Amino acid sequence: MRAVPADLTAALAALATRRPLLVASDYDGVLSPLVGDPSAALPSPGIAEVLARLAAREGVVVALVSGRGVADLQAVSGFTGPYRWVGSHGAEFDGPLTGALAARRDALAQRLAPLVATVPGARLEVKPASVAVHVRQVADRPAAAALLEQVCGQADPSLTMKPGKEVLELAVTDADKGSALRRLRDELGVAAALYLGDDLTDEDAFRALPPGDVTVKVGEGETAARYRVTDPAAVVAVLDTLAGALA
Ligand SMILES: O=P(O)(O)OC[C@H]1O[C@H](O[C@H]2O[C@H](CO)[C@@H](O)[C@H](O)[C@H]2O)[C@H](O)[C@@H](O)[C@@H]1O
Repeated sequence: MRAVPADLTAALAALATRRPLLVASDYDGVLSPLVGDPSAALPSPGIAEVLARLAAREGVVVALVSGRGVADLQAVSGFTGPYRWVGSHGAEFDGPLTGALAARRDALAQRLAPLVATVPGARLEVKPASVAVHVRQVADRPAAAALLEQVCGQADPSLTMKPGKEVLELAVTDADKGSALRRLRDELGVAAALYLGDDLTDEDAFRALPPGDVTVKVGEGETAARYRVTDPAAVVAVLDTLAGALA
């Protein structure tokens, strides 16, 4: 298993003394390595086990906070623990959204589908509260950039744009992971929280958490997180270190 940086190990040890404790994480790029096909994004080896160990500790709540819809996250991860599920970048709590926003989302998907179909490798994903345009598998990189620019140009101002890794999402709600983390913290009345994320949408969560919490950026790029690890393989070690400290 990877070594965890010394400063982060110390922060995790301090976190382990606090209860109730929220252990929250993004999924893609953190608990699962990024892959070309979103439906093939399996958890890293050892992740399911360490999440289960953490959730079994007295006073610890594990939350999965993803840009995916909750149903999609549950299906792709295969996780079945007693977790809190937050999907659609904070728009869905524990279950699917009601149908109120679906008509807007479907109209948007219908409008974007012909445009996305003109770029080989591009993929349109219709999600509970958004439509995502994926370009990871577009070999012609200038065409990928041009497509995302055109999608931006077509978006009306009431939509929330969520750029991510090789993806641009247009959301029909303004929820974000920061508001989701604040809501979880309040509902659970936690003393402290850990949050791990890798993408731009995770920055909202990093910024929302108070200084005593532990925020961990996975991978490169500017961040508001206080700690950093290199990749999803290192995340297993971080969670294992916390589980060890809690034991
Ligand atoms: O908030 P997350 O749990 O990180 O979800 C963010 C998006 O993840 C998925 O897309 C990303 O992962 C794919 C699989 O590794 C990859 O192909 C894609 O390029 C990445 O952007 C998911 O498909 C999106 O719906 C999520 O919003």
